[in-house]
Amino acid sequence: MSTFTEFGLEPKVLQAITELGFEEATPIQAKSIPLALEGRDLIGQAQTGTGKTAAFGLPLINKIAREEERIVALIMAPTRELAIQVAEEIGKLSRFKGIRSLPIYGGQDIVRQIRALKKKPQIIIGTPGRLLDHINRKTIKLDDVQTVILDEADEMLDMGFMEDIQSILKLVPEERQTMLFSATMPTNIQKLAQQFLKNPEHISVIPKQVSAPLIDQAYFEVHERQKFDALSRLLDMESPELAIVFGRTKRRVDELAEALSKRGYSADGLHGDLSQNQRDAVMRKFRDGSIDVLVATDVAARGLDVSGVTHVVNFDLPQDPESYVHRIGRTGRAGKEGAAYSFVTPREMDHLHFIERVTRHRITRKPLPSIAEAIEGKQRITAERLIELVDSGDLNEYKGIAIQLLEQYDSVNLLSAALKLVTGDKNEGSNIELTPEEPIRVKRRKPDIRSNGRKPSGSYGSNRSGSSNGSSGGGSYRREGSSSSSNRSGSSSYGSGKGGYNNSGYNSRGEGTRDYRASDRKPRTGGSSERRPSSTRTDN
Ligand SMILES: Nc1ncnc2c1ncn2[C@@H]1O[C@H](COP(=O)(O)OP(=O)(O)OP(=O)(O)O)[C@@H](O)[C@H]1O
Ligand SMILES: [Mg+2]
Repeated sequence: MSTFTEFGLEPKVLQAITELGFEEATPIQAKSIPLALEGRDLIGQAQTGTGKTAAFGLPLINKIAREEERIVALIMAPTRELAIQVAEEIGKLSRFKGIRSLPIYGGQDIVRQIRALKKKPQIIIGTPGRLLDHINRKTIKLDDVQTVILDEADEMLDMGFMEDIQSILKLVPEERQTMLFSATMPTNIQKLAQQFLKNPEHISVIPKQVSAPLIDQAYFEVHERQKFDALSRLLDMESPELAIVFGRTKRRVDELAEALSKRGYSADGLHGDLSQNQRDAVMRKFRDGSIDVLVATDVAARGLDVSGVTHVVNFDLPQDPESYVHRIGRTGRAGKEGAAYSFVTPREMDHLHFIERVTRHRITRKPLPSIAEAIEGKQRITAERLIELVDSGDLNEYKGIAIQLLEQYDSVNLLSAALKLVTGDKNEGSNIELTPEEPIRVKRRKPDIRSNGRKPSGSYGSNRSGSSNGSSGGGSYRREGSSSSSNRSGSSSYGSGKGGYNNSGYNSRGEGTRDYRASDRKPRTGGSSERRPSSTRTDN
């Protein structure tokens, strides 16, 4: 276990770390920070939610001089929401040092961005498309950049950003430090690494045991037409604090968000066809808890860190195992537990097994909750809320009417009626029909989970770390009761926390992986898919 004081970071950087309540460095931080401070190029792989952002953010902030007036660092991320979030985290980490950072992403008024650029930010965090736009307008100049970081590097390649990234990196001086980070490092990342990294150190923090992250993974075998009721029952039974439900297409997300709202859940949808204002509004509502369920395409699969997400539901299975890992990684972050449930139609069982093989983790089958269990769950949760309210004692305004009612009616009847009212009536059978999605048919890649013939336990590349630090998933790295924004409640009673995956297999994406991605680009059933070839991309 390393404390942050061991790294020789400046006092102002340490102050920010303390303020955030980080007590110990996570394994990826412990390994990356010293090397990054030495100026080495890095390829960093560690599980979702284990602090990769600070792993690259802290050494970066440490090395930038406060009085610097040029853009000296560039961070690229695949989605707008992630660019915003990384900018916020960098902002928090550099608060006392006073470094200026700016997110630059598509969908936001470019004039406003140009104005913000005049304030001379030292770090730009951007999505590739909009960055290129600024470069072409000469509103962003990369001549002085000394550090480049690609967050979710593999996803950017998958989304077809290779050319954009190449064009951008060609404009950055060769004398620079370059770092790639992701929880998954398929082989195609090597092409990028060979081209743009100099003698990189590969850091891979992958636990030996499959039990690392505290995500309870399960699946439910359901027919397509049963999925919506199944989701309602799960939400009723488990009453997530916050949940993310992934759908395959934008249409699916729209329909599902609407259907959930109709049934009385507090839900909203996120996908790439919404305006940036809509996207921002949805994320804000989700982060502050004014909606409980975020329904999203894979645009929300990578990197998003929202505290209080106790559940992830794959309403539709993802196309590939990497996506599965990232989607479920929206929960079980920073030492907390989480539950990840997947709906699998009978024709998709093969695909599920494929995901299991590549992720090297068995996903437990669970029976669907019955209506009776769902109702019971709902009632139990209502009763718990009622008791909390009684304990809080803040009920004086209601006592007069309560006394009056009790004089006229039987107390059991009265309380039952109140419970019924509060529980709400989200009856199944109300007319909800979703356009069916076709089952995923995978064009197989080899279920080879080894890394280019390297030994299965090995991690990517030269593997400096090996698995020595397998302790990652267990502990909480953050001080309880700290001033940080995390940990909304922790009251849920889901999952035993035994879940986990060993993502060492992701190093091994065989050739031809793109094949079924390609089918994703041409939606079969009219629902438009999120991922597109770069020529038609609007999402950046
Ligand atoms: N040393 C630490 N102690 C406690 N909490 C930490 C520490 N480092 C980071 N965190 C917190 O852990 C959460 C997850 O961090 P982060 O988003 O960087 O994970 P990640 O590894 O990038 O995950 P993903 O692969 O999903 O992008 C954040 O809320 C972050 O503030
Ligand atoms: Mg991240």
